[in-house]
Amino acid sequence: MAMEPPAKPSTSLFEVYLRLRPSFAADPERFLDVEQGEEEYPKHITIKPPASDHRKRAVERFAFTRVFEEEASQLDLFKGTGVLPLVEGVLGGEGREGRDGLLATLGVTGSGKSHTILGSKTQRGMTQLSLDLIYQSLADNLVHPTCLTPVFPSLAESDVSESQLFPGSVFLDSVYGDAQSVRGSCSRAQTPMPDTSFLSLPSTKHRIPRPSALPNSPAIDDIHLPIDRSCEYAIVISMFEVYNDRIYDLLAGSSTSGGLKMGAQKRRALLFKSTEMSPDRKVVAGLRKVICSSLDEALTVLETGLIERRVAGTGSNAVSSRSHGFFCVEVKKRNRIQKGRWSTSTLTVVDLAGSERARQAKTAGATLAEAGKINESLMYLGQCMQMQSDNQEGNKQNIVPFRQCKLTELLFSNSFPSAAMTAHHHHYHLSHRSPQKAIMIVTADPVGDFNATSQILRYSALAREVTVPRIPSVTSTILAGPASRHTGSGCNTPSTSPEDLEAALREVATLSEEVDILAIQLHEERTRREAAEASWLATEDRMVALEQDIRDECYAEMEGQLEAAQRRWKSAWSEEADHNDEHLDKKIEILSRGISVREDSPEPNPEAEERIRELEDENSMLKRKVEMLEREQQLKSPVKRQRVLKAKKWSAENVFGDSP
Ligand SMILES: Nc1ncnc2c1ncn2[C@@H]1O[C@H](COP(=O)(O)OP(=O)(O)OP(=O)(O)O)[C@@H](O)[C@H]1O
Repeated sequence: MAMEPPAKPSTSLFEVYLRLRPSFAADPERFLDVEQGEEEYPKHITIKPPASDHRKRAVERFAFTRVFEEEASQLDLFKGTGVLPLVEGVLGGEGREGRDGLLATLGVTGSGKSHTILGSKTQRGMTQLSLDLIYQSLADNLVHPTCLTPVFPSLAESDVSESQLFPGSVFLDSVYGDAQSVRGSCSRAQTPMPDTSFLSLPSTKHRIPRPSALPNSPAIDDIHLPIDRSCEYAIVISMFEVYNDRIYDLLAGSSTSGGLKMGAQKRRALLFKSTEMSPDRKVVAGLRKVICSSLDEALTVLETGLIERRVAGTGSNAVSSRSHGFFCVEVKKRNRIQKGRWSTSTLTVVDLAGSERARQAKTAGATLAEAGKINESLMYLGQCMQMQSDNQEGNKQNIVPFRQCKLTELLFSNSFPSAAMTAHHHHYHLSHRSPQKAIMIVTADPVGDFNATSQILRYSALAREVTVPRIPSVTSTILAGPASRHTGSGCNTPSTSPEDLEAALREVATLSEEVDILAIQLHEERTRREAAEASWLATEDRMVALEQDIRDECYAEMEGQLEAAQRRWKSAWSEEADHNDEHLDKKIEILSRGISVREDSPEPNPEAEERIRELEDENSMLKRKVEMLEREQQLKSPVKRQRVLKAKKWSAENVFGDSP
């Protein structure tokens, strides 16, 4: 089929397309008009503030790669937005390396992002159509599910992102249980026995999405892309979301494990980093990836991730699209005969969070932090895109500041040429990867929220012009004055020449234009300030949470240390007590041993006995002396004698220990 090549801007991060959403309101006030130029399809739009807004009068004009009006179908978008060359690049034609591709949608909530990228109940979106196109084009060159077992180890080895790889049938059996497993038209792959822990995947109670119940319109049977016939291909799918600037796997099945119902905090955030196998490029490390052998399998995996995203969103705040969703299709190919190493190129489809949530969510805590994060990441995205349009307008080539947040890093870190080093069996060699090709579809509701829509258009458009419409009531009427005088009306101001008046009016018109432009700039600055404030509040919230975490951690650590010290002290104390007991025991033992020795063997001591006898003799001699003296005393004075007798008796008792 003949492909219509879309117009390409010179150097850009994105080709930017605009899609307008049909309105079903009875009498809507429209603020956006499409300019019908000479070209094959429209590229310019103008927006006018609603009549009720008296502050702003300027008309803004925006340029896009192409504008799709309300009646454009999903197929028109698919064929007209450059998705086909994007997918063709990813598949890599005869003898060519594949090239990474990125397709993203951006717009105010309700403007039709999800409708465009993921479709509706009756219509397929760009994602399903791209998948269909990939499987249809690869057909027999795709590794058949029955041949997956021998191929599995080499596929796992080709992955540089520390991921866990699962064959599709194994993944779906684990998530939905054996009985429900999707088979569709494909025969069941023999379950390979790779060295992975897929058996540990949590099993869920969700009903498996039936590919047969999903829409299959529009059909694209007539489109086939060229592929490298000498190669065999395998498709590996992964999905993740960026929520509050953190990356979460959407195929990890955590929504059913109970954690998500209480909020998204329980999920494990993944890192965007360079790995051992990918030292030069950052990748989302540790994702679950699924080898999908058929379109049905791929669609079922996609639905599984979308359910997870919905459940996570609902769990945290009862609304969808609070995260930026990433759907990655890795196309792996290698020579059919020589086999060798698989090369990989990736198609990434991104459904960005709705932008005006941040303005509406004027609540506190988690919601505010979340709104601040959405706002902040979209603001950084806006800065990157603004830089692209400045660069394109011939200004100095500025460096795009994409490292400011996860979203822009994920979107743009592959957008610039690099002489990349790739690892192969620990030998590194230079490979010149082409920068990714990227398409942004901006969706807008021409009768929706003027402020939110104009803000998105301002930073996403490839070019922008501001004009101020002449005000007929003042400018043209007066300017028409001198002309009408020439035609003979005869009316003139006597003191002012017509040239002066004309110059003055022109001056007034220029000044009023400048005022209008300044008003717009002021409005933009105000919006930026609001975004910065929201992000500041969100950061403050995070700091408080972080501080609390650190306090808790310190407290827990201190308690632990205290307990450990107490335990150490107690054990030292009881050791000391044991030691003392032991020492005492030993002393007592020695003592009692001494006593028993004394008791057992009383040795006769003749010297001591002799001395005792001498002392006893001396004692009785002294007693006699005392009695004699007493008698003498009694004869001298009876009173005195009495007193002396008493005193003698007392001292004799004390000296000899017994009474006379
Ligand atoms: N081009 C279209 N044709 C018909 N219906 C559309 C179109 N675009 C959007 N709609 C309808 O408008 C509604 C909102 O669209 P959608 O859910 O795609 O918005 P969104 O931008 O993804 O919003 P959110 O950010 O909340 O996810 C849906 O009911 C969708 O079917």
